Amino acid sequence: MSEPLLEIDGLDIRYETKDGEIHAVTDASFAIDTNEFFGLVGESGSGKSTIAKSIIGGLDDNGSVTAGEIRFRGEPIHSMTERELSERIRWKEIAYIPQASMNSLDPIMRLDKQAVELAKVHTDWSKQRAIDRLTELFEVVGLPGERIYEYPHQFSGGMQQRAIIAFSLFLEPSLLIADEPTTALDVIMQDQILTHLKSIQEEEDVSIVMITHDISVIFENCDSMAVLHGGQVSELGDVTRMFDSPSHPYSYLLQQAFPDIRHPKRDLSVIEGQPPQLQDEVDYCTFANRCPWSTDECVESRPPLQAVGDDNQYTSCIRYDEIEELGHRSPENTRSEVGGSNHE
Ligand SMILES: Nc1ncnc2c1ncn2[C@@H]1O[C@H](COP(=O)(O)OP(=O)(O)OP(=O)(O)O)[C@@H](O)[C@H]1O
Repeated sequence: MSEPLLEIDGLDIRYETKDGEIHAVTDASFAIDTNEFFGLVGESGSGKSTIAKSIIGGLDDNGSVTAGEIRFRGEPIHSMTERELSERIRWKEIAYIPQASMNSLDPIMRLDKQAVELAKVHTDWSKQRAIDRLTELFEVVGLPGERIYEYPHQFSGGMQQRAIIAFSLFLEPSLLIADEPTTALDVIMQDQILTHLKSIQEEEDVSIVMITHDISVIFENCDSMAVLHGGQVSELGDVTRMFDSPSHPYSYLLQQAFPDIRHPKRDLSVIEGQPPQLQDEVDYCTFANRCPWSTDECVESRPPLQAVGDDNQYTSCIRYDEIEELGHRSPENTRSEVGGSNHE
């Protein structure tokens, strides 16, 4: 098998705060292959943006990688200097579109001029080449090429988001990380952006990591996915496999909360409880408190991410081989059968 494009390996990330340390990410591992459409899903505060920022060396000043490695084409990049990252990796190899990126274009400069400036700083391209590249990218994201001669304020929100995606691809990166790229947009615009991301992956030969709290967006668009809960990877692998047979209670319950055309009469479940505070060492399963099937063993140590069979699916649930059976029983009955889950 060829080497993955990006590998996150046993990653721990902490934030220093005046009230102590926040263990935002604990022992996270996943890999992204060349030309893959990868989804990173989890609820608010699960650590998605923290991981994304760490990949491009953009953690907030109080955050740091305290263990593990981030490798790009096999080379560790988490320990690169700011200069190395900005000269070799950021935008040229890995482009990151943060949440709320709507204001990231210069409002008082025409887009063609912004492209020429970008090319001047980062490449030896001619002015014409920069203009041609932006025109080509506008067409890939579904904007008429001639609109590159306009100002950002002449664009609607959805068009601005597409222009931002076009700019992020300008320097021909191999990996694009899009953090909640459609959250601020209406449903029709969301759908158009997602369709364009798919064609970008094919036409620009780029891998995409899409970050979202909406698992249905991942099921509909991605090849592989990682589910995050409380800074831990709960489940990882092929999207179809995880849709058909989730092997972690969190992804099982998320999947149950997603309307499925195959089971139109199924009740949609709600995941109860709050995510953990993450102030102390995370040496337990962060889903145990909310899990209908957790046992005392789930809070005694941190569950390892382990392979499910020989397929491309990994879970951090120690009861993974019982999930399907447990899911068919009532959570309340199950809880008393296995010894309770009140690890408050
Ligand atoms: N600069 C910071 N200082 C302290 N804690 C932080 C900081 N940034 C994030 N956190 C905490 O780290 C954890 C992970 O946050 P993160 O923003 O990565 O989650 P997320 O899954 O991207 O959430 P959202 O979808 O709301 O953006 C949360 O507990 C959050 O409060």
